[in-house]
Amino acid sequence: MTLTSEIQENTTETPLLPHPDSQQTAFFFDVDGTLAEIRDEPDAVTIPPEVRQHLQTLFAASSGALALISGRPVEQLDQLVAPLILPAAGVHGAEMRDGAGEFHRVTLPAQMAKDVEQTLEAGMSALPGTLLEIKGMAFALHYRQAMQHQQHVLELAESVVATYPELVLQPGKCVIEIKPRGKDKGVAIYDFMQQPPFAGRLPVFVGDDLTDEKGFEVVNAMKGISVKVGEGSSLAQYRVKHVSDVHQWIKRLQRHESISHSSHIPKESNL
Ligand SMILES: O=P(O)(O)OC[C@H]1O[C@H](O[C@H]2O[C@H](CO)[C@@H](O)[C@H](O)[C@H]2O)[C@H](O)[C@@H](O)[C@@H]1O
Repeated sequence: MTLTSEIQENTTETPLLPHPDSQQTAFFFDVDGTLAEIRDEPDAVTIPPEVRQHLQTLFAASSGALALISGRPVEQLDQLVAPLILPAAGVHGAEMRDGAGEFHRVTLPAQMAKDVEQTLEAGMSALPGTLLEIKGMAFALHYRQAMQHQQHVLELAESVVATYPELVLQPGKCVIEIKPRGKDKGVAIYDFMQQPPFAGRLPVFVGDDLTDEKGFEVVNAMKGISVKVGEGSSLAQYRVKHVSDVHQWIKRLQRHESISHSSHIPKESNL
């Protein structure tokens, strides 16, 4: 396996993103690299308060049809958007808080999870500067601060998935993730689209990384709107350059909703 993307370019640079009607739209947002700037350390990431405020307005305007679709665990997502509690797919869809607030989680057999954890801890501790994130049923092997170990990290992850066919690799930005087979962001968005309040709406998904391509694929198949943030080949129909462009778009969307549907929007916010 190589880390180069084989995704076919499908995206045109589009300065003006569409302005869909929130009552007809299901909004899906990736987090790292889309709502939050990439940082050296996963723990250093934040979503600005005004963006959380705008998400709250859009969530209300869409009658709750707004979800986070992330590689992070749902618990971390809740901290990032606090005090909002949003529908969310975490760990690339291995966790899900659905539209009704019900929580679903894939688990690995306990012994297998322990064995994988021990193998990865031993392997990563031999690669100074790398960081192992343990998410229960998934693992993120970070090398952002130790680029010289990229190939070693990949080989370590490949050795684990070769032993456990229940697990697959998910490359990302300076990270190789190991996650349960059969779960990805496309499946997560598809599942949300089968249930209220998402069902019957036009899906919109904004993301920046390889893991988001599965989401773009599903959204494109549903004739929805897919938006890639940053450079790189993508299946997305639209492209913006920066996280700040996403923030501006959300601001425009919610401002329109505040004016058109002011009676539905909370007047006060705790953000
Ligand atoms: O699906 P996402 O919401 O984009 O989450 C993907 C992974 O994001 C985090 O790692 C990435 O962001 C870090 C902070 O900016 C950065 O330091 C790291 O290099 C990136 O890979 C997070 O730590 C992972 O758990 C997520 O799966």
